[in-house]
Amino acid sequence: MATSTAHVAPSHARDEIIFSAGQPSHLPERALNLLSNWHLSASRKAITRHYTFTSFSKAWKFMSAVADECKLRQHHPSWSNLYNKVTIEWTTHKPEGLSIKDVEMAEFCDRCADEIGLKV
Ligand SMILES: C[C@H](O)[C@H](O)[C@H]1CNC2=NC(N)=NC(=O)C2=N1
Repeated sequence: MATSTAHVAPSHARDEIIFSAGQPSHLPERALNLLSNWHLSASRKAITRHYTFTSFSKAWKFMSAVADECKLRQHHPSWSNLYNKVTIEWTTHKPEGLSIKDVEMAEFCDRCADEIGLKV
């Protein structure tokens, strides 16, 4: 029928991630896997997660491990810490959007948090 294309989601569908230019083809699937723990920001260009540890010491250990990886990867989060809680946001500024580096860093954060141990 004439309106059949209306059923096809436009590339700016509300719930779609906006990726940085020139990303590998497997990135969307890998990024979607993160969305059980991470939230897509309102801009749809960033992912955010809150971690709650059992102490400030563990939160700081986590941030220190992530900071070392940031230095290696030359990729940096927007983040905040309050006592035992850490909030992290990953996005890429140039080219703007979510990139493989954001996804790799988010996966790294999840592995670190698992090793350190989150509050249950
Ligand atoms: C030159 C240097 O690699 C760039 O400025 C990096 C630094 N860290 C960065 N971090 C993040 N999250 N996004 C970027 O686009 C970015 N750019």
